[in-house]
Amino acid sequence: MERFRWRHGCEEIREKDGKKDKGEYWHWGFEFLTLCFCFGSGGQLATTPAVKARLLSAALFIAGGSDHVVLVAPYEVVEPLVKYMAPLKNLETEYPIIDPSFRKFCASHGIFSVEDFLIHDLYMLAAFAEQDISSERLKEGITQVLSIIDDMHQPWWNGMELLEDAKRNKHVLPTGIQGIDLLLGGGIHIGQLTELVGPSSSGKTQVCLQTASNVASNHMVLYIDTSNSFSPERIAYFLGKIIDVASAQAKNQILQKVMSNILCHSVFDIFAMFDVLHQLESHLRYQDAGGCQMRLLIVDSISLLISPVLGSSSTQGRALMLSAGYLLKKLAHQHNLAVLVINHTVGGEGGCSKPALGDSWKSIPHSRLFLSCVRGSNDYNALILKHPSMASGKAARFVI
Ligand SMILES: Nc1ncnc2c1ncn2[C@@H]1O[C@H](COP(=O)(O)OP(=O)(O)OP(=O)(O)O)[C@@H](O)[C@H]1O
Repeated sequence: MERFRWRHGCEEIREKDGKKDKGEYWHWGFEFLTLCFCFGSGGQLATTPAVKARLLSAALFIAGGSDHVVLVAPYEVVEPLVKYMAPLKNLETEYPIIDPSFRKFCASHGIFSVEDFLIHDLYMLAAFAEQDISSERLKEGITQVLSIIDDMHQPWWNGMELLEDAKRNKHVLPTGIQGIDLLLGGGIHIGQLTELVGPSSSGKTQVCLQTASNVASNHMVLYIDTSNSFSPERIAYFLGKIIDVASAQAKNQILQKVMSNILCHSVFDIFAMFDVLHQLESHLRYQDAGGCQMRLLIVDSISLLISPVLGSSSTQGRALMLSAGYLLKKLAHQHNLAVLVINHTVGGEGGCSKPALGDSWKSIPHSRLFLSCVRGSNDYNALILKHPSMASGKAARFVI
């Protein structure tokens, strides 16, 4: 088998083996894949040169030392596969319980990788472990592998659990913009992804800034700024409109608190955004339950990051786009964040503008609001394009 192949996406694999279509891509991959690496989109797109060099040398090292192909692909696309297909041996450094004697026990039952675990009868395995003299350690090992598998999945929740979670955690966050809050029944939903879409100067960024200033009085906010549009002065201005205290000192204290609750990250490509989101994920996992909680994540704008990777043969760009959407929704749901993203518009049929990023992205946001500037006035219009509990077509005017 070929030692090392450079892959740019499904097309090349299909070209090589005409029988395999896109749907069979990963299935085929399971037969030989050893490891997958993050390389941006087919190695053409940005990740830092130092990271690329490290990954490439690691890939060559592994390819040279085995009879397997190493596939180089965007990490976000293949992350679950990396862990599922990991030979148990590879997990020992991180999880010492998966030691040689545990692996020997697994091997005696035909289990060599995490993937093997998934297809094995675990009750039988646990029963065999019970009979072993080191049964406690073996059972601990089984539990460890199961928890690795669990970490890779959204947990399965039944309807009752979802309802409880919604009642306890998934409230709305007021944007502080009266028209929008009334339209949305109080504000944007925690645990969901809300998209603001609209042409240039339709008020998207201003809505984000005002929402950030409103939410940051009580919660932490992360603002991912992709076009240098974050403006602390504007936040201070919006805050000034709602602070209802007389003394300048008290005003200043509120301003300081709000400003320090807003973290702004400038990112200019989708990989930098993935970095920030992964950092956020680990931060949220260990965030102090008693402290000021992160509740709002803004991406202004998501389309500026995704559009450049959606080329004409957009297999990988599309995969990155869907991974970004999946990650944002996962963060929203698991950590009770309201996620607010901006999308721009493109020309649609009959000269009407429509949301950019196409049909694949369309299903990602829970709610979509179309913003527009009302001609001849300082007012703006918000129209519901999509909402989980409201009819689309409802609209409201608002001022900034
Ligand atoms: N610093 C500011 N001070 C006063 N008004 C502003 C300021 N920034 C923007 N505006 C007003 O808000 C309007 C909407 O701007 P905004 O940046 O929210 O548009 P947008 O929909 O995000 O546009 P784009 O897609 O081009 O970024 C602008 O037309 C302008 O009138």
